Amino acid sequence: MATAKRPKPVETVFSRRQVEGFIADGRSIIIVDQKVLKVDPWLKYHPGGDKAIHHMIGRDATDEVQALHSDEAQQQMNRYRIGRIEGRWTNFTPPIQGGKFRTFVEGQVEEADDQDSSIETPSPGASQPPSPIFDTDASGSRRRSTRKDRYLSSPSSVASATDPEDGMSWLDIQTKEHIDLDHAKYPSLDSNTQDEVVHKYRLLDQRLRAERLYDCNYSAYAVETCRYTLLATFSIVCLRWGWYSLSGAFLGCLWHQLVFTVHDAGHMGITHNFHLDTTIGIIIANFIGGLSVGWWKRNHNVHHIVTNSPEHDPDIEHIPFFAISHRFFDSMRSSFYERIMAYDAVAKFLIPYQAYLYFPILTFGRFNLYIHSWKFLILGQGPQKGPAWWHRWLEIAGQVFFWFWFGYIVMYKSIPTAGGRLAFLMISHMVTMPLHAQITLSHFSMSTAELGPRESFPQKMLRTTMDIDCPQWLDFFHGGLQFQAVHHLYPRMPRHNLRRAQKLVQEFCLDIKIPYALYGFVDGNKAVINRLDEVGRQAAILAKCQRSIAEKGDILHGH
Ligand code: HEM
Repeated sequence: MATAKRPKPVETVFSRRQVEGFIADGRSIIIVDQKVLKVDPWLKYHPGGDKAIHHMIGRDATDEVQALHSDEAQQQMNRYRIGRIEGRWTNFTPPIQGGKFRTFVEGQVEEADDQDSSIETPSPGASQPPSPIFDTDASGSRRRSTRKDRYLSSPSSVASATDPEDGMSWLDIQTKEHIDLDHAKYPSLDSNTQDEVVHKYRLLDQRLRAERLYDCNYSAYAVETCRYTLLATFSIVCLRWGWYSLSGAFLGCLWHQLVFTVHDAGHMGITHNFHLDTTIGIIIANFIGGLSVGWWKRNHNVHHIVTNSPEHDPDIEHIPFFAISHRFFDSMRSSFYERIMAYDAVAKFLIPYQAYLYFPILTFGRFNLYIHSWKFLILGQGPQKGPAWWHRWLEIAGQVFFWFWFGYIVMYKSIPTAGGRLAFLMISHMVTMPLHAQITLSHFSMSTAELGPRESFPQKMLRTTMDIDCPQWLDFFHGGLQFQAVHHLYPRMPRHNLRRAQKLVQEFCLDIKIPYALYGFVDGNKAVINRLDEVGRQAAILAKCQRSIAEKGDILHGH
C-alpha cells in the first residue's frame, strides 16, 4: 500500500527584529548561509572556544565559519538550526563588542528593522577620549573621580592641550588615525559593495578548491622533516662535544622551524582532520617545545576573527610593553582577557621607548610563552567538555615530557657547568626571536580602526594584514607566515600552496579594488618600527600635555 507522502515541515522565517529580541533575551544566535542557529548549548563544548562564537553573535558568520571549519563541523551546525532568515542579513554589533539589543514583543508594531539597535556603527578609526566622569583603576574597579581628575581627563582640556615642544595637540593625534588609514583606499561599506566583495571572495575560494590548493603537499613535509632532523642532529652532536652555545643555537633554530608546522596543524592544514592535526601540533609544540597548543589556539582563533582590534584581538594586546594604537592609552577593557589593560605608570614609562625596546623584548619572548602555557593548562582555560576535552591532558603529559628531556636530561645531566647551562638556555631561547618578529610583522603596522559590523570578512582581513615578499628559496625561513594576508583569507589552506594562491589573491584584490599590502622583509620591519615610534611619540606628547594641564589645574584649584 502506498504511504501518503508526509508534508515537509514549514521552516520558521525570522525577521531581523525577532532575532534581535532573542539576543536581547540572552540567546546566542548566529546566521550561517541564511540559517538561524541558536548555539547556546554548544558554547561550552566548542573546540574553537566560546569567544570565537561570541564575536559572531547577531552576525552573518558564513565566511568565518567556512574559513575555519571542516565540512563535517559545518554539517554538525545544522543541529542548532531553529529557522532561517530571508533576504540579505544586516549584521548587529555582537554583545561582546558592546552591541545593545531591544527585546521583541510578539504583535508589537515592527520598528525599523535594519538599524543596529542603539549602538551606532563606530566611525572609522573611532577612538574614545578618556572617560570624563569615571576612571578605571588597574584592578578594573571604577572609582568616582575627583574634581581635579575630571578636569585633567576631560576631553576638551586634554584635546586642546598642546605639547609645548612639538606643537601637536591630543586632538591632532586622534584625528591622525583617520588620516593614516586613508579610507578612500578601501571600498565603501555600503551593502552592495560589501556583497560584491564577498561574492568574489567566495568565487575565489571555489577556484582555489578546483585548482586543488586545499590538498596538502605531503612531500613538502618530507623536506621539512629532513631539515628538522638535521638541526636536531647538529644540536645533539654539539652537545656531546661540549659546544653548548652552538648546540643551543641549533636547538633554537629547530624550535623556530617546528613552530611553522604547529601553525599548520592548528589550522587543520595538514591532514584536515581536527584531532589528528591537533595531536601533531601537541607532539611538536608541547612534547618538543614545552609550549601549549591549546593556549596558542585560544588566542589565535580569536585573532583570526577580530584581527587588529585593540579591544578584542589578543595578538596586539601587549600593554605595558607595546601599544600600536593611541587607544591603548585609554586603559581599555580587553574582551579576550576580560580585564582592563591598565595604561599604568609602567606603561607610561615604557611605551615612549617601545621602538627601541621592540627587538630586545622579542628576544626574550619565548620565556613568556612558558608562563602563558602553564597558566592555560593549570587553570583549564580550554574547552573542558566536547570533542576537544582530552587535548588538555595530552598537553600536560607533553609539558612533563618536555621538562624531563630539556630540563633534566639536557640542562642538568648533559651540561656539567652553570655557565654552560646558562649559555645553552639563553642562546636556544634567544635564537627564536625572528619568529616573534615574524608574528608581529604581519599586523603591527596595519590598520587598527574599528569599522563596525558592516565590513565584510575578506575586506577586514586585507585591511589589517600584510604579506612579506621574499624569494622562494627563503620560504622555509618565514614558514608560510610571509603569506599572512592569503592565510587570513583562507586559513585552512596548506602552507606550501600559499605562494600559488597569492597570485590569485592579488588578482582578486585588483578586481575588488582593495590594496594588497606586500612589503619586503626590511621594509615591513621598518613599517612596524615606525608605527611603534609614532605611537611612542604620541604617548610622550600625551604625558607632556597631561603634565602641563596638571600644573594649570594645580594653579586653578589653588594646590
Ligand atoms: C553551531 C555552531 C558551531 C559548531 C557546531 C562548531 C563546531 C566546531 C568543530 C567540530 C570544530 C573542530 C574543528 C573542525 O572539525 O572543523 C570547530 C572548530 C572551530 N570553530 Fe567552530 N563551530 C561552530 C561555530 C563557530 C563559530 C560561529 C565560529 C566563529 C567564527 C567558530 C570558530 C571555530 C574555530 C576558530 C575553530 C578552530 C578550533 C581549533 O582548532 O582550535 N565556530 N568548531
